[in-house]
Amino acid sequence: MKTEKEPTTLTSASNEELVAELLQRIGEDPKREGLLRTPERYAKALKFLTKGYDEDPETVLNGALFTVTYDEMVIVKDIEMFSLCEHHLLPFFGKVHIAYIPNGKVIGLSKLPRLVEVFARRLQVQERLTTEIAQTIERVIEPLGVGVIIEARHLCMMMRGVEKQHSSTVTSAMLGAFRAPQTREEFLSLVRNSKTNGF
Ligand SMILES: Nc1nc2c(ncn2[C@@H]2O[C@H](COP(=O)(O)OP(=O)(O)OP(=O)(O)O)[C@@H](O)[C@H]2O)c(=O)[nH]1
Ligand SMILES: [Zn+2]
Repeated sequence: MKTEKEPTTLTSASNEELVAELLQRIGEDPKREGLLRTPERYAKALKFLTKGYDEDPETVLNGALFTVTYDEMVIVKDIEMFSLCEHHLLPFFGKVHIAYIPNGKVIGLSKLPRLVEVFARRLQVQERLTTEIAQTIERVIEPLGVGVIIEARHLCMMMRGVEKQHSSTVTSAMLGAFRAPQTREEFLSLVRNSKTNGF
């Protein structure tokens, strides 16, 4: 998938060579001992941090769908999330809370954190990450409703720019039954009561 998006004007330099050049451009000596393997390490780290481009979210969910008669809310909360903001390539990180009301099918629980990984391991804005998770669940299992809340802190606002250390950003996507105030409130109160949400 990634290769299809690559422009045809790429230089022939490898990622490692580009990182070595970058080190030089910021005034470092890529030949000094501590930096010798840094281009290789960074290229490897970047590949991991963007591995979501090579993964298909629907395949992740389709691997574990079960027919179960259960029509109450299912919540998986406090899913740790690490992503990279697409504007600065700096991390944003926090917790994802996912809830849905099944309509005949439930998803294997571990697949929800896996779904978060698929979208978080791409260059993102928090709003799109939130929506993509919710829309994929809606598309794959057609539940009565789905809600996703993300609470995150952005290093681009903390270690540079406005340099605000204590602000966090909360985004939500509420689809189907979760648009009804009562359902939405039930989800919000269950998330609010989480003892671990002081990330
Ligand atoms: N809505 C949204 N904005 C984000 C996210 N991550 C980073 N941003 C913002 O993207 C904006 C980019 O604004 P610009 O003015 O183009 O960039 P900038 O000069 O680096 O902005 P400052 O961060 O204010 O210094 C900033 O306001 C960031 O805070 C995100 O997930 N969602
Ligand atoms: Zn940013």
